[in-house]
Amino acid sequence: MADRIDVTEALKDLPLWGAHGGDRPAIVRNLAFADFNAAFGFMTRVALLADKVDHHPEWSNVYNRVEVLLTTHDAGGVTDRDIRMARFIDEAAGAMGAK
Ligand SMILES: C[C@H](O)[C@H](O)[C@H]1CNC2=NC(N)=NC(=O)C2=N1
Repeated sequence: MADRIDVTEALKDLPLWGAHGGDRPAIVRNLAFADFNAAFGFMTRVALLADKVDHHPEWSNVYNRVEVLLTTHDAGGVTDRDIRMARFIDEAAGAMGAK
């Protein structure tokens, strides 16, 4: 099992992410795209990697907006797996022209 890492520390390198204020440690990012097509294109890119690495975002989509939450279930908090996924999400978001 991956080790939990300190969320505040991890967020220093992820300026577009915030700490989730809910029941378990998690990081969150809200994204906005030009339209639904761009948002879903972004989600498709992320989904393909997520399934490959067996680490899946908890997310929701409304038209051009996507809310993403990352946490590691069996660690009960944030691990390097979430940080790697967050970095990939930032890249994919940039490639799809996230606002
Ligand atoms: C059984 C399966 O490997 C686990 O449930 C995987 C799947 N996807 C996952 N995704 C995320 N974000 N966190 C996990 O801990 C996780 N675990």
